[in-house]
Amino acid sequence: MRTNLSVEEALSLVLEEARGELSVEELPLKEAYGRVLAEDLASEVDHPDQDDTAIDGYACRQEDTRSASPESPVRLRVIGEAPAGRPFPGEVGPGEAVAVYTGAPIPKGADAVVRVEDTRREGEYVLLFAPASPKDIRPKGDDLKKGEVYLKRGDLLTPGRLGLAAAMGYPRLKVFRRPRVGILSTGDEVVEPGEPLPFGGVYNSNAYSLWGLVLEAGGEPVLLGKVPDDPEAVLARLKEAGPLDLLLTSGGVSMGEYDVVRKVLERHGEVVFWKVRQQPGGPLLFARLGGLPVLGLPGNPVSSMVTFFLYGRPFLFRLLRRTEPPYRSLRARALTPFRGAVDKKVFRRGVLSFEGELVVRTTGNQSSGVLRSMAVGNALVVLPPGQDVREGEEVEAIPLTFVL
Ligand SMILES: Nc1nc2c(c(=O)[nH]1)N[C@H]1C(S)=C(S)[C@@H](COP(=O)(O)OP(=O)(O)OC[C@H]3O[C@@H](n4cnc5c(N)ncnc54)[C@H](O)[C@@H]3O)O[C@H]1N2
Ligand code: MOO
Ligand SMILES: [Mg+2]
Repeated sequence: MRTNLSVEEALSLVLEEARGELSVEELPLKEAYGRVLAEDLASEVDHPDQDDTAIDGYACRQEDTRSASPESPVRLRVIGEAPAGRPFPGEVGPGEAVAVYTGAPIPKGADAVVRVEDTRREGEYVLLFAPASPKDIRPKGDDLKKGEVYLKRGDLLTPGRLGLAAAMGYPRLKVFRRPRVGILSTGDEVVEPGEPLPFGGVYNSNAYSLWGLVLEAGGEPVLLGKVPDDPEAVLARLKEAGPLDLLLTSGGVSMGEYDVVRKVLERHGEVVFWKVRQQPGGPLLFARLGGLPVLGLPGNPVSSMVTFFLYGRPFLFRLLRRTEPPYRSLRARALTPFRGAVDKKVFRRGVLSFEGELVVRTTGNQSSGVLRSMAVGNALVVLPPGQDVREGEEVEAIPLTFVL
């Protein structure tokens, strides 16, 4: 077992275990929203499939209209119309125009369009007060070219990408199965919300903050309930759990006599590492139990969230072959001081906003037991070992909310 690792060493050991191949399922577009593509998608069509107009107006021959102005309009004969989806069957000759509507194919013979606002219709004629121009013609394939790959395996299906898949002609998409992530809460004192809280009890918040984090990371959370600080109970519950791709436990990984998760995993599994030089989350444990990777998250509510975000989320991204990184670092100006630690990488909670530049302020009390900091905060402020940040200095901030 390795111990006292740096954050980077710990992360690379966790990622090494994300070797599994997730099976693939095919879903209708609506159900594929928020899932991860399992195949590259090449467009089945050109879009537009021919040159079309980007404006409502009149298609005509540019050379007929060059002299058009409000003072001396040009008069053209309107020989027909082309609404979107209904091409004009004929050809536009000299002195002629076709009324076209946004999205309609440019009629044969025409090479320019004038917007309807710059015209006046007079029976079968139209007066142009401005020259027609080719700039409002969208060339064939302007958006999509048939055969070109626009979405890649590992792309998260965001609203724009779901629409793009539809635009490319796909009614169903192959996506990766969501990895199943077990969440086991441990602790004699832990009580489910809704039950009366005994003296010294604490409501099980970890299960629910992890539930949300797992969903956001593309996993399928599986609540395994809570067990007392008893090795037999922990083992029994794990045996009952169905197939999982990752197990999260919360609590019981520190130095205490009742910190049983560590003991169970040492005895029945294989501990890869225990303790990382970071705060919060220092007692993080990573193990294998049978073939199952287990992240033993420290019980403090902030610690369990931060360690899932820093290690569990990247693990799931790797399994899902995600094309985007699990999180991104930004630089922001600190508007409050942030305190680091001599020998640890510290992750403070901050509120990141844009006030002419990116700025970040502390959420206040930074104790690992203060879950409010994760509810108010939208970023982790990263302080390398030995670094404090004074007001006005630049600092690394990782948004906790989703950034593509
Ligand atoms: N002597 C030392 N004591 C502690 C150390 C240390 O290095 N030496 N590390 C501290 C740090 S840092 C952390 S973090 C915690 C980690 O504790 P455990 O993982 O062993 O967790 P527990 O002892 O079971 O609980 C800690 C704390 O979290 C509350 N908790 C637990 N589960 C939940 C839950 N599901 N929902 C809400 N809150 C939960 C629990 O009541 C405790 O208050 O250890 C320090 N100690
Ligand atoms: O690391 Mo503990 O996670 O500070 O509270
Ligand atoms: Mg403990």
